[in-house]
Amino acid sequence: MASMQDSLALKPSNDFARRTKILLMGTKRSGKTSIQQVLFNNLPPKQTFYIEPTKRITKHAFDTFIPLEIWDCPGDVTVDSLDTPLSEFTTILFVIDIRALYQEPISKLVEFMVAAHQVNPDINFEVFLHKAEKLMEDDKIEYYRLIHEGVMDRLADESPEYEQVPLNFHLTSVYDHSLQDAFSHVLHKLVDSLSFLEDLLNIFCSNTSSPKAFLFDTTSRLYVATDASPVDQATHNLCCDYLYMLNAFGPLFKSNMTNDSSPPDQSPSTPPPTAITSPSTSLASPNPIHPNIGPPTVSNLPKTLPMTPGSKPVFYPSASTSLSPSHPGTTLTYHLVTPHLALLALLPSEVYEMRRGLVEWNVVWFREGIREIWEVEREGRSGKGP
Ligand SMILES: Nc1nc2c(ncn2[C@@H]2O[C@H](COP(=O)(O)OP(=O)(O)OP(=O)(O)O)[C@@H](O)[C@H]2O)c(=O)[nH]1
Repeated sequence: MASMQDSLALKPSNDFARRTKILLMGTKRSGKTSIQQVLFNNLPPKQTFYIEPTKRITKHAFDTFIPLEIWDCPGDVTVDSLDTPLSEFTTILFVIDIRALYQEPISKLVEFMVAAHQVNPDINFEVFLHKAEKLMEDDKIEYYRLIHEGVMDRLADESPEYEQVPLNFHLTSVYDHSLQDAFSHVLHKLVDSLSFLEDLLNIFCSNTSSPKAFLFDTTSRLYVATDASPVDQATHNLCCDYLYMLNAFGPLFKSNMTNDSSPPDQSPSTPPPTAITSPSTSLASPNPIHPNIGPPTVSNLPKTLPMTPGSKPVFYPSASTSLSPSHPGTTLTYHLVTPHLALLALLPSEVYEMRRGLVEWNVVWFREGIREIWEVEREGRSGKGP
């Protein structure tokens, strides 16, 4: 029977009572530990080459908008050797090396799907066809099709009812941002308040003329939510690269941040320039940019907000970079909204430069909304909620 140990690498850093459990499994050397380490432990992709084979199930805690617990399994784990009922897991993430012979992984995946479906028909099944960067575009599609068909045929052989089980396939690699994109989609299904986060992002986009905005987890570079416009791969890659760069150089600015002399509590006492009176009413009433409101000076804008009443104010840095200097131009902006989440948005450069105050006010209201939703999510998990 497989024994378990708590990972020392990532310790739970908050008091969330219930963690959402994800079973990370698949065949040997398919890349399970690499996925976990690259996403949640900042391991450079090239270093995954030196990862030792996993001998025992290892649990990794990670706090993003919700608290996760990722169980990294050895390649030979079976339904019987897993010392925990499958009903404990919200998601089973099955990793297949896309270049490997796929009969064995398909048999194993189907075995787990059938067993899991019997104890929890609502369990999410996600398949990562991993190491996809090794294949040419056409081959990727062909292998994807073969594996997908193979799984569906085997499920149909088991019972026609399994054909209806939702099963999501993603092409992934640690060497590009496809891994972050795929895992973000896995995460979206686990966040109960996703639609409220999306509403806040839609309102932000509408108020600031932003064509695209994401709420990113800064450490893992997973996006917790995005607005309603479609995700364009190039924009997603750009945001991931920008976050990577800010994470790499952020520590240089720590000394400036700690010496920041902003007044301690400058929570917004007036609504943002789009006549939104509270984050809750704003959910129902997106407003266009108000043409008559000029930008307030940046020094008047709130820079600090306490996370919880009575706690030390936290400094929320922001950054921006011009993507295309030519007129009309686009600017990519970054605003930290909680210690671990950041709003990344594309803005017309004109809006960012001429109406900076409007943008900043909308960030403040966005931040307030996120904080409230996060509190509700947290209370729900700790049993204090309704
Ligand atoms: N080309 C390529 N190689 C990868 C990728 N991800 C992981 N690898 C390599 O795959 C090998 C196995 O990775 P691991 O993360 O140890 O795989 P695992 O599934 O945890 O292995 P076991 O614990 O032994 O089952 C390593 O040499 C990694 O460098 C990827 O996206 N692309």
